[in-house]
Amino acid sequence: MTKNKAKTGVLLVNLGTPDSTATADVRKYLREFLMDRRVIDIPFLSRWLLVNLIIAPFRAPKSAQEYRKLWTDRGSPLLFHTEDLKRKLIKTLDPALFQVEIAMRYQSPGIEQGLAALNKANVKEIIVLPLFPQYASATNGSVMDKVMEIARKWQIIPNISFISNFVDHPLFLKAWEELGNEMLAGENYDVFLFSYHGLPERQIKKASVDGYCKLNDKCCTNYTKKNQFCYRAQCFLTTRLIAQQLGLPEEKTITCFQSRLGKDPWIRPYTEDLVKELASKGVRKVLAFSPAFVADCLETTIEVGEEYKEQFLALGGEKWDLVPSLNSRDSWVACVKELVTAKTGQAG
Ligand SMILES: C=CC1=C(C)c2cc3[nH]c(cc4nc(cc5[nH]c(cc1n2)c(C)c5CCC(=O)O)C(CCC(=O)O)=C4C)c(C)c3C=C
Ligand SMILES: [Fe+2]
Ligand SMILES: [Fe+2]
Repeated sequence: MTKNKAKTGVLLVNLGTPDSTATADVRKYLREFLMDRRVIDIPFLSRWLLVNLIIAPFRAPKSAQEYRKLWTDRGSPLLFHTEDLKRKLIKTLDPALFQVEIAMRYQSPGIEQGLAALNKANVKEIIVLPLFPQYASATNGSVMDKVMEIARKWQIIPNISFISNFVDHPLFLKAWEELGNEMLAGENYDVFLFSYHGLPERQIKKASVDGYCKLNDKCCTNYTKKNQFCYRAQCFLTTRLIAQQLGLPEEKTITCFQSRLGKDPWIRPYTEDLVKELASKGVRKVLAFSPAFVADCLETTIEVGEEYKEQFLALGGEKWDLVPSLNSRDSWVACVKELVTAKTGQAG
């Protein structure tokens, strides 16, 4: 066997971001994203009408303005942090054994492109790591679906394996511990708010084994074999594990969900409600964590770091700090390396 044939292909996939902050590019991105049947899980015609006639035209100009606040000289943070992660990961792996590519589920670089590069290199297997710590059909499930849709057209399909989620991986928790401790040094906070991306309640119910999930605190705050793929349960688990790792008092730690889209009920409690509730209860200093995201993006930097902060301060709060994402810090690179090498059995 040649060295090339023995290589393992690694595909790191994040959500995606517009090509630029032009309204037309944001509209194109929103259309592709929201036309995914795992994201807006309603019949095709209803989804098409909703996305193309309502959400994309009305939301694109507003979202484009938000993206302009987020954009940097290097473009979208979500994309350049993923590129940095790839570059640093490659440095830790044996180039004779691994080829690493990145892809975005929506827009560019696409999953087709990443898989084509691995296919061309004739890799013996492909390990796909969706960069979402908690499993949801709308994110990790969608990445898996797309990879299989592409690979099923190939003549030779190598072994393909997926990392479904990694909320309880010791190195993921260690990376958050390191990051959290940097923020906590010399600071005092009244509340530690863990804000996760929301999901429609309908999608949680659809993923509930034997109708187990009742969307209350009793079921989702217990992590069992039955609800091991419940996004809401995985979010509560993430909060518990990071809080334990950092020694945060349980009574000061809150889990909540942001970024609701549309009128359907999404998983609760909503972050926007908590911002008001905390201010009205006299809470003054909040440290916000966003551990559903591994790279800074619109949902963290702008929504949590700016919009909720402004609201909290306007309601009498004194301090609102956001813990940045893992981005490409060394402890996170070490976690990704471990996730990948454990799957293949190849030593790094
Ligand atoms: C943490 C993982 C994510 C889940 C779960 C998720 C579900 C989900 N999202 C939408 C709608 C939108 N999300 C948007 C941005 C966005 N979402 C995630 C991650 C998850 N989404 C990220 C990382 C980002 C930021 C991307 C970036 O470029 O920085 C947006 C676009 C932004 C906006 O217009 O506000 C929308 C819309 C739905 C409907 C959904 C589940 C059903
Ligand atoms: Fe989203
Ligand atoms: Fe539940």
